[in-house]
Amino acid sequence: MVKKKEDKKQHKNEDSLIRKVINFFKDERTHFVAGLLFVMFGVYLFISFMSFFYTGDADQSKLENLSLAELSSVKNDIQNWTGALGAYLSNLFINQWVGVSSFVICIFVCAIGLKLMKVKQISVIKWICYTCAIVILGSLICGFFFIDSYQDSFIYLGGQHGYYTTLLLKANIGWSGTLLVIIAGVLTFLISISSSTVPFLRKVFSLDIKASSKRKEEISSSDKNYVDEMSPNDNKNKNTEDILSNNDKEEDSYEYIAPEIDENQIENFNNDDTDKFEVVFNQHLNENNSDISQDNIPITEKGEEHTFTVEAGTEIIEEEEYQGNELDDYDPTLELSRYKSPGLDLMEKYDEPDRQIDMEEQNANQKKIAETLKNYGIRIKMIKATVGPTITLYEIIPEAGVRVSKIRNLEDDIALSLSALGIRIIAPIPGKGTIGIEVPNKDPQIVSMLSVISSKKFQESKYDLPIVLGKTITNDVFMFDLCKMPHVLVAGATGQGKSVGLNAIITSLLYKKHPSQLKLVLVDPKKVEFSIYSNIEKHFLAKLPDSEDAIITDVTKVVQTLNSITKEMDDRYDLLKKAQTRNIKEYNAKFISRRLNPNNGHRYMPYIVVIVDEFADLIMTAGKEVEMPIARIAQLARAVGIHMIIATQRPSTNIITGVIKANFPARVAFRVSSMIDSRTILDCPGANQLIGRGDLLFSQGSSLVRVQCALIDTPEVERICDFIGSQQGYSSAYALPEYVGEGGDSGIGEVNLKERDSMFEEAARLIVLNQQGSTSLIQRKFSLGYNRAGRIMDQLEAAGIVGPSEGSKPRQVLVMDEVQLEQIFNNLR
Ligand SMILES: Nc1ncnc2c1ncn2[C@@H]1O[C@H](COP(=O)(O)OP(=O)(O)OP(=O)(O)O)[C@@H](O)[C@H]1O
Repeated sequence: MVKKKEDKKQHKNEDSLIRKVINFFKDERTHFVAGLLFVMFGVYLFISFMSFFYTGDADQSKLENLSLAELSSVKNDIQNWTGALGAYLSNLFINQWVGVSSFVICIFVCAIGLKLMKVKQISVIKWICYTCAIVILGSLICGFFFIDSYQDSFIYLGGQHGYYTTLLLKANIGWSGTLLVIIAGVLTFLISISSSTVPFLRKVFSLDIKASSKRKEEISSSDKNYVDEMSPNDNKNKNTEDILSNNDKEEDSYEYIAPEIDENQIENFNNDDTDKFEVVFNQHLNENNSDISQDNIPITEKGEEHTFTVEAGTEIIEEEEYQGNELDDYDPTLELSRYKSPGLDLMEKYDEPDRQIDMEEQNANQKKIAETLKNYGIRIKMIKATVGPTITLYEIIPEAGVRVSKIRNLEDDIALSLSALGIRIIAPIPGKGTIGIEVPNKDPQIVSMLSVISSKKFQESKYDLPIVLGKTITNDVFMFDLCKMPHVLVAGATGQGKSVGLNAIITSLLYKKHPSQLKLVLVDPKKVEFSIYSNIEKHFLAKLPDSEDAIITDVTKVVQTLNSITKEMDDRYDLLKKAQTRNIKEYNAKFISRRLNPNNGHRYMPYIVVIVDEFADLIMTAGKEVEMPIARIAQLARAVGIHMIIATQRPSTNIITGVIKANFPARVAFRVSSMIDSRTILDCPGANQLIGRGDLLFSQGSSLVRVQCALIDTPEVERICDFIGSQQGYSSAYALPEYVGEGGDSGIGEVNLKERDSMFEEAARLIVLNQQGSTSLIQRKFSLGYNRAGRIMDQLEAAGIVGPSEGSKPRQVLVMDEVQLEQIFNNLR
């Protein structure tokens, strides 16, 4: 017994020792120190190699004649600047191995060090391959060209490798063969490192290089007058190559060829009609691309060739303008690379998976259903039960000649005979040829969030925004992709599970997404529902730059936030257009592969999910002011990765208006109090017959699924948020752009500088002193509300102290010092 205990203790100690060792090697500081050592060693090697050129001659005989002990002694008389070790290593690398190309090894060692220190991101495999290639080729080239110097020099420029490989090749394929092998090797290497090698070589092999460079010269000399002088007909005769070579010089392809678009086309562009513009742009490009053969243009479904043409054009331009080829793919998660998704242990286990089906209840229900139907003269051929977590579905096949509507009308009678609430008849079940009767179980089972999150279906899902809601009647995990919905309307009377449902939605996203990929905007007029999410602000929440709290509870802030999101949406569309991509997925893929230049305003776009609780309350207080931005977002935001989930207790028609309904095709209905409410939310009855406590109907288009929502309690959500919040986050929440109202710019003209705010001068001094035109600075320093600080900022702009609003960035301060400021004050007084 004692021995067993001791054994166990020893095992534990060993385990913890192994863990400590593993942790040591995983520690960032260990990596940094190792990196530093690598860099030092690389520099050391470099110095020793350099020294070898000057001291190698003198050291060579000592290296050959002295023993190891003599070499390492104090009086070794070694000349190399890096001592005996340096002399040994330089002799080994340069003379014995690969010659002067050993210098590349120093660079490689330093690069590895910098990677370990996280100073530079490199692909180790790429670097190993390139270093090996350069070293081998370099050694061979030096061996080949300097073979004669091997006799009378102490230094072998190609090393022994270069020397013997050259001799071997020469003996087998002769001088010319060896030279060809070297040329082939160099070209293969150049092709592998740069995509422009192949087109260049093609030109060389077609002996076109002269002609092409001559053409380039012609173009550049006439560059200035090109647009003016070119007639559309001339244009048609220009070939693709001309256009692309021009684009090499231009940063943006539109700018170069836009002047050639005719007046109608320009009108379309000004109207901001992206599609039309694309077509126009592409037609234009096609006109020029008369050289492109039909084989190169894949025909799209509708036979439209434009999308391809534009994208092809841009890809070349972007690659040319942004030389990201050498770099690794951009990794959005890098900043929080140590972020860990919450674990399953943070959730409770409510359900009992091994629970037996109550056969007595099942048999009794089947009998009662059959009897009730028989009493009304309906005979059935077959009855089958599917037992779900809270509901059992009885499927019946009536005998021939029975009207389906007759069974449908018996809903209340069956409910009476079963003495059960929440009976729903689906007659017929679409696609099954049976009639379904849903009957609540006497002892409903709880579906825990743990069971659905841990399910294989969720864990392995490849959805962009996977949301797992609960389990269907057949005990299948029910999940959907928010990206495809693309917006969801949630309704249900109070106490029926709406808040739990919203928590389940948010939790699903938190379990699957990295903070860099998802941002939540939480609107909570009740002030208590979403407050638990406040500690994930720096990871997953987005907010207005001036607001203190990321969870929006104030109605005026809601309006500003929604408008700001519409601005973000417009900004994103502009970027998409600039990148010639159609949606966020394509855009991000392009950005990740470094084909979009961040210096041109491009950025990685996280998905933004806006969740609005108590939508009815908002509509009552702010009416059209919230309805309009919500409708705009709902109509347009899908492609730019902005999705909305709005929830309401009161699904009446004045709250869920036609505009809202039309743009929220996916609906989640918890139990509602009347059939009218059910019709408002689902366009059909059913939600009024649910049994509450998370029983819901999910509708999308024509399909309606009954789902038992998974239960996630507040302490579980708290644990998950604490877990996320305790990890390193961004320095602040994701900043939404500052929104300037409709009359934003013109509004400044209306500012009356005679009625300046009493804080005007102090605010101006603060701004000039800090050289930072930020409304939040005024708010913070003088403890003012947002509106007043905003008004002061408008007055400062009207007085010429700050520049116009620049979205989320602070305004430019136009006054440099207090002297200048005093002059402005004097003029105003
Ligand atoms: N999926 C579920 N499984 C089991 N019980 C549930 C489920 N959802 C909700 N409940 C029960 O119903 C209660 C009320 O749920 P919830 O707070 O989500 O209602 P609500 O519709 O948000 O109400 P309100 O609108 O007043 O906030 C919960 O405390 C819980 O006991």
